[in-house]
Amino acid sequence: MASKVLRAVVLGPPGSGKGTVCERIARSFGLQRLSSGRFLRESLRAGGEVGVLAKQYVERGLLVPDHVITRIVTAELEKRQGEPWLLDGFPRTLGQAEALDRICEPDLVISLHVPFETLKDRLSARWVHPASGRVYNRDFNPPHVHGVDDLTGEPLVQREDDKPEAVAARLRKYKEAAKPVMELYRSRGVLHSFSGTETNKIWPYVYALLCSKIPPVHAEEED
Ligand SMILES: Nc1nc2c(ncn2[C@@H]2O[C@H](COP(=O)(O)OP(=O)(O)O)[C@@H](O)[C@H]2O)c(=O)[nH]1
Ligand SMILES: Nc1ncnc2c1ncn2[C@@H]1O[C@H](COP(=O)(O)OP(=O)(O)O)[C@@H](O)[C@H]1O
Repeated sequence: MASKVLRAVVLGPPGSGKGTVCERIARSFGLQRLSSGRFLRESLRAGGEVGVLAKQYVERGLLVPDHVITRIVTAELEKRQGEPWLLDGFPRTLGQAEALDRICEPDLVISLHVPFETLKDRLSARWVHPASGRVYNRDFNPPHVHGVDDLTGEPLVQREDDKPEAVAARLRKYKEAAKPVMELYRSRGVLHSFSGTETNKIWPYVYALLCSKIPPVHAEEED
């Protein structure tokens, strides 16, 4: 079993369960989850130069330009040199993958494949707690009390880019941009693809793959 520090990437269209799978990996294997969407939303809230640049894209469900998102994510990765991590939502374009390589080539890439109709349904049922990034789903993992975060009791919101107008555009853009990224990682032999309509069915395979790379800190979780 490898004893080196693991740097892993999780790829997949919006709604494919990257966040859900990353949370489970983080819990089971003690890896820190770094989410590009989360970093971006924090920059938006902070309202600095980068946040202002990015806002118009996020609100329309479009990919933020490479130089903007790369600046945000690489700054976070540079703070964590020598540490293991799990990157959620980055890279999404070949330019971003090349920028990541300049910092660190990922050891393992997990790619999630979920049918388009399933993605559309899931995104429109997703509600989030903005302050923590906790994600709920009306059907899959509803909060204990409707519309309210389980831990803080604060209200949940629907992200602007999960509203139906933004969803189809996001899914189209994702597909176009992701193809060369997957080809790059496939050619390096680090890409592992998982297909299905349910995260609970995909998860045991992802768990087994991770176990072949690093020891779990917690026994397998069913949900
Ligand atoms: N119905 C259903 N919803 C799921 C499943 N897996 C994740 N979700 C929900 O689908 C939405 C998108 O998942 P998320 O992990 O945020 O995906 P991401 O956009 O790829 O990070 C969230 O509301 C999740 O709670 C599943 O297997 N079935
Ligand atoms: N790597 C990235 N490149 C470009 N834009 C990004 C990237 N990561 C996040 N974004 C922007 O942030 C939004 C939210 O991303 P994220 O939280 O990862 O959610 P999702 O997986 O549902 O798209 C995206 O729709 C996009 O506008």
